[in-house]
Amino acid sequence: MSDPIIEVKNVSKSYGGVKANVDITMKVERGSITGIIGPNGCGKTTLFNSIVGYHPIDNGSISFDGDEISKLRVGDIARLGMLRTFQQTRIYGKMDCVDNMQISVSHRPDSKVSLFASRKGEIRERAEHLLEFVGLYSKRNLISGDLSFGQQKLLELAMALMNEPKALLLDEPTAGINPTLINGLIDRLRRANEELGITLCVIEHNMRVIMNLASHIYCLSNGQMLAEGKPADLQNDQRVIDAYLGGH
Ligand SMILES: Nc1ncnc2c1ncn2[C@@H]1O[C@H](COP(=O)(O)OP(=O)(O)OP(=O)(O)O)[C@@H](O)[C@H]1O
Repeated sequence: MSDPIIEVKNVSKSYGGVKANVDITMKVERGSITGIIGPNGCGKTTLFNSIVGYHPIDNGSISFDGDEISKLRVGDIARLGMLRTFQQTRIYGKMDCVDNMQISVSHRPDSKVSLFASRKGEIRERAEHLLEFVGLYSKRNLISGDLSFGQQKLLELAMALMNEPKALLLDEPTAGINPTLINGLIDRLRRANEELGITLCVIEHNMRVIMNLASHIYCLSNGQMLAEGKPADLQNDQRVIDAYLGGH
């Protein structure tokens, strides 16, 4: 039975004359890993930005966990339990990993972390536990700017997990990471989904990654929804193949 945690209905967004998203409708099932693919400039990041409240949309509605959120701002949506990561990591390069983790704690009312916010030891303990979860425990006291790009992406994932999101939107999590670390990252994303119960929505250019990771995939092209379905369906969809060939 369908139980969407994110529902996007007829959303459009233009930047001046550029129609970045046109009448987009999609949903992300609770507990799923859902993929978004499409050629460069087709509107994937714009869609993420609309969902997390980074900018107002022109038309349509977006709901998260039953609440209409299309008029809320980033902070309000984060407090409801939806977070995103970026193509370029946003860590504090001059601070060590544990400190990055500790300052990323938000104040969601129902968060176990914020409940104990006054107890620094518990936050530190959780930070170290999550650094272990992403495989960075041995690097916990290193300055984060000295980590490799792939390790910084793992740190960013761990920072997002500090806030116990219900849903996490990841913008090209494997871009710029070497193949060995990509496998580690995929494994961590799967575990975050299965063990921590976090719904994931992933923009990804690496077809091998997204076809393995996602149970359902949406494909955008020229700002419009071109196709959706199971990975195997999309892999054989001539419209998707043509969009990629035409887009590169
Ligand atoms: N802030 C902005 N101002 C003006 N135009 C923008 C802005 N952001 C995106 N665009 C335009 O909107 C369209 C969609 O861009 P978007 O970044 O959403 O695509 P994308 O699918 O995420 O691309 P990529 O795969 O390269 O990251 C593009 O034509 C882009 O140039």
